[in-house]
Order: sequence, then structure tokens, then C-alpha cells
Amino acid sequence: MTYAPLADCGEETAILPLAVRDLVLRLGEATILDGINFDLGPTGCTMIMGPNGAGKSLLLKLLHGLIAPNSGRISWGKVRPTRVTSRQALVFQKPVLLRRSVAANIEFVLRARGKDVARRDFLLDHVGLAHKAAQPARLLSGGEAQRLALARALATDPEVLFLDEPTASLDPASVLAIEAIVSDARARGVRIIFVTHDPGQARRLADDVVFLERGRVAEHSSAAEFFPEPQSDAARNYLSGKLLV
Ligand SMILES: Nc1ncnc2c1ncn2[C@@H]1O[C@H](COP(=O)(O)OP(=O)(O)OP(=O)(O)O)[C@@H](O)[C@H]1O
Repeated sequence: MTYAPLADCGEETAILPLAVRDLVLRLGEATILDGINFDLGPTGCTMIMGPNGAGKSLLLKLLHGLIAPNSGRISWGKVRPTRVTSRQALVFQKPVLLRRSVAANIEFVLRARGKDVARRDFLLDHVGLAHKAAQPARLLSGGEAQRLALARALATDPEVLFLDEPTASLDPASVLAIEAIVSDARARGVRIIFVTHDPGQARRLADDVVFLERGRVAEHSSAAEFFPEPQSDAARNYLSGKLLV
């Protein structure tokens, strides 16, 4: 995969490491995220885990700058917050695609970002969709559509790739295909921040795990520590399949 070197982004300052301090998000009367603190280093794959409603998706949206916190701080390196979003990409559980051909979906992103449109074929091949290039994107299967969403994200040469349960409704082969693309991006230096409910997936991909419970960080551990011996009751119960209420 020929990602543009980071210097081609026209930025001199790295947007990593990430420091999150005392982050609070309130929606209506509810405090959804309640004093979130963690640090992420410049490389690797962080899995964000936790039960339904813990605040994982909203945390990703905050980190990506799509919504603003009520209080607290998100520091991406020394870069101004308004300048980080375009250096990151977010892939949702349900792919957001244009009603155009598969190839045109990638071309659109490359053009919009001022990238070399000739990279389209390479990206299609990279995600295993070269043979579907001319097909309308709306006719893709769920797994194919998600691979196209990933190709579109990678077309932007992101320094950080956020993934919000991208394999939630996919069959095992499609899950592994997506994981292989994500692992490849990680190996090429893209910082991965990945929400999943799947402990198997987390074990396969994680360098570290941020475990959320009811809007708080119950635990942030390396994968080597987290899976054999989670420190928090919340993570222990979650991994053993006990319902958290
Ligand atoms: N716009 C909104 N207004 C009020 N509450 C909201 C809004 N969006 C989300 N919430 C609530 O915030 C909480 C956290 O939502 P979020 O989607 O971040 O959870 P999650 O951990 O990603 O859950 P899941 O695993 O089910 O996807 C939930 O209780 C949800 O109902």
C-alpha cells in the first residue's frame, strides 16, 4: 500500500500523542461521559470496549472533533483542535457511501483531498474490490461496502483511523478481511482507535484497551495485561459474559 509519507500532509507537527483530560459530555439532563482521562502513544491499535451505552461511540465523535465536550481537554500533539479532523478518518458500523460506482466513491475522496486520482486502482485492489469497480456501490454486500468505506478512509492518508464497530454485522470471513486491512494500516504507522464488542477481535488487534463503564474509564491496560487479568470488576464481568446493569 502506498500511503503518502506523513510529510506530504503539509503538516510539520505530529498529532500524536493524544492526551484526554477530565472530559465531560452532557446531553440533556444526562451526563454521558463523566471525567474521562487517558493518554495514547504515537503508534499501535487501541480498542475501546465496554457495555452498550457506556459512551464509546460518543467518545470517538469527541476525539474526532465531530461534537464538543461540555468541559475537559483533548490534546492531539501540539496541533490546534480545528486542524486535526482532516488528518483523521472515521469508519462507522454502517458504511456511508455515495450513490455512485465503487470506483467513483474512491475517486471522489481522492479529488476532494487533492490526492492523485491514479491511486484509485491501487486502493480498490488493496481492499479486494477491483473486480467490482464499475458496480454501483449500493449493490455491494455488507462486507464489501465496509471494505469500500475503509478504502475511502485510507484514501485520505489518515494519521489516525477511528473505527466504530465496523464488523458488527459481518460474517467471519468478512471480519477477518477488514481486520487484515486495519492491521496493514497499523503496520504502516496509522494510529488505530477501534470500538468493538468482540473480545476475540480485541485480542487479535489490540495493543491496549480502554474499558468504559457508564461514562467512565474503568480501566486502561495493555492487551497483555487486560485479557488474562483485567484489573476492574467491570472488565472482568464483561469478559466473562456477565451482564452489566
Ligand atoms: N443525542 C443524544 N441525546 C441523549 N442521549 C444520547 C444521545 N446520543 C446518545 N445518547 C446516550 O448516550 C449513551 C452513550 O451512547 P453511545 O452511543 O456513545 O454508547 P456506546 O457505548 O457506543 O453503546 P453501544 O455499544 O450500544 O453502541 C447512551 O445511553 C445513549 O442512549
